Amino acid sequence: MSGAPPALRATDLTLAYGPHPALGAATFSVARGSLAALIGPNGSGKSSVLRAAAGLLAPASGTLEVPARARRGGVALVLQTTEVDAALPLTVREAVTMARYPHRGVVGRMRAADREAVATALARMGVDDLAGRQLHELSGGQRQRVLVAQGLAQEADLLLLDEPVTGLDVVSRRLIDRAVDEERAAGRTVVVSTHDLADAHRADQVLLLANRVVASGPPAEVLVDAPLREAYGGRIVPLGDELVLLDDPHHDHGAGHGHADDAHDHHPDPRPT
Ligand SMILES: Nc1ncnc2c1ncn2[C@@H]1O[C@H](COP(=O)(O)OP(=O)(O)OP(=O)(O)O)[C@@H](O)[C@H]1O
Repeated sequence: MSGAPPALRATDLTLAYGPHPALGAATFSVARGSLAALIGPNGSGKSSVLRAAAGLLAPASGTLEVPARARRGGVALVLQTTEVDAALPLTVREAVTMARYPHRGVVGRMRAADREAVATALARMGVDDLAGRQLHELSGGQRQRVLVAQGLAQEADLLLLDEPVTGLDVVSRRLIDRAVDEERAAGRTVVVSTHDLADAHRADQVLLLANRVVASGPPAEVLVDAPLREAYGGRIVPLGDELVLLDDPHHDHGAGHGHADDAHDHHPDPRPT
């Protein structure tokens, strides 16, 4: 890499919610223009790192430098659908148009570039035909694609996606995976949290979390037996030439602890939802 500063640089970063710790003394960086994956069991701090990167959670101690935050439209955070109020009286187009506020201001007029960014994002996520629908009229997979479209429409230098494909049908997953690849190819930095080893393998860099950084580096170095066992407390099993996590991405979400008997394969229903 050149001497350009990283997209994210954490130094002795501690994150907490009042007395509840989320991440302890983490030091890591994410190179600009790369795809980084955050992986770790439920409650390991993935969402907290993304919230901190977006400026929604202040460090309890240490520092987190995010140069993109100083730029217009610099950081886009795509939340999990479960965290977004689907009852908001918004159409799909209105929701995606909100992503242009950093560029034009809340009261500024939509310019051609804004309309173009919204239309392109809707089309990339295959939700252009749903533009006039209310959010609450959508299926889970459609709603998740709308949220990703919102992130794309912001044209941010740093795109943060919180479990964008968890529990999704194959078509939605492929659309989102393709968009992530395109963003990286366009020179943007993308940070994705995931429960899926295969997703993490596609990244340039993996941060393996367990309320601290257990390991950080290329997937081939991080996604191996010893660090995975350390992060998941031995709750992984070798299956053929794969290591399968016994952490269930579809159930027990956010409870901070999973159950080994929740384990099942990670292939959702192939029909679009
Ligand atoms: N709003 C909150 N108030 C208090 N504690 C919280 C809050 N949000 C998260 N936590 C706690 O912070 C820790 C890290 O949570 P975080 O949501 O970052 O984990 P995660 O790795 O994203 O989990 P998951 O895979 O379940 O989404 C957990 O112990 C969690 O219970």
